[in-house]
Amino acid sequence: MKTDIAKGLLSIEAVFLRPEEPFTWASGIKSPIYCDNRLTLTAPEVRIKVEEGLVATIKEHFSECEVVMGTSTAGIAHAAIVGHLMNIPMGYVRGSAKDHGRTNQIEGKLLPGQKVVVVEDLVSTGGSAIDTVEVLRAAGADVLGIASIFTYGMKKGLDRFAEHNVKNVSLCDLDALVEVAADTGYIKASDKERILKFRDNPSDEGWMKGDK
Ligand SMILES: O=P(O)(O)OC[C@H]1O[C@H](OP(=O)(O)OP(=O)(O)O)[C@H](O)[C@@H]1O
Ligand SMILES: O=C(O)c1cc(=O)[nH]c(=O)[nH]1
Repeated sequence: MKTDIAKGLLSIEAVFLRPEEPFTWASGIKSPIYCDNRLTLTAPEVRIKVEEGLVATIKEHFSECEVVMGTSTAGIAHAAIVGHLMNIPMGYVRGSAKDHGRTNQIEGKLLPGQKVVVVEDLVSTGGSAIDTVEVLRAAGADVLGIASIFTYGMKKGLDRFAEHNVKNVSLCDLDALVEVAADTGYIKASDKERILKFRDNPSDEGWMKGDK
């Protein structure tokens, strides 16, 4: 599964390397790599693998799931497709409550005690996924866990999931991605080491100069 999803992401050039002009992530981290899973939405041949992978993950790891809830914004479309494939309710959680209309943060119907799986496109530090989980818990949901397309496997994210007592299962991770990327010539072998060192110690920006 991991290798297959990694091949799919690379085939649609969803992975960007830019050590000379680092990307700024949602968490503020400066990164030499950006994985744009939003591009899977416009690539049906990869999208079907992703959505079927998410469905299989939910059935295997969160078999009691009654509702899927997407993270804003990139998780929403995936949650919608997964909800459709599983024929179960789907909704989404805004980054903050609306300041007009019904002032909702959670969109779609959610009943207290319902068993929910959060659908996230990508996990870096886990902040977005955990915020979503906590909003749902505060509304009385029984959050079974998170199904995500990709995780960097950063220590910060893993620690946070443990602190918040939430299980995340990802279809693909950085280790699988850089392995396939190096094997296929998408990246150089030296970039593989650089990216993994960045992941293991993102605050050390030595990777920018390629000297780590
Ligand atoms: O694990 P984290 O450190 O929270 O980072 C991952 C989050 O960052 C991105 O969202 P972003 O807000 O950049 O964009 P989006 O509106 O497309 O979801 C991504 O879609 C994840 O939700
Ligand atoms: O952390 C992020 O903001 C982030 C990283 C990444 O590789 N891709 C993405 O969509 N967001």
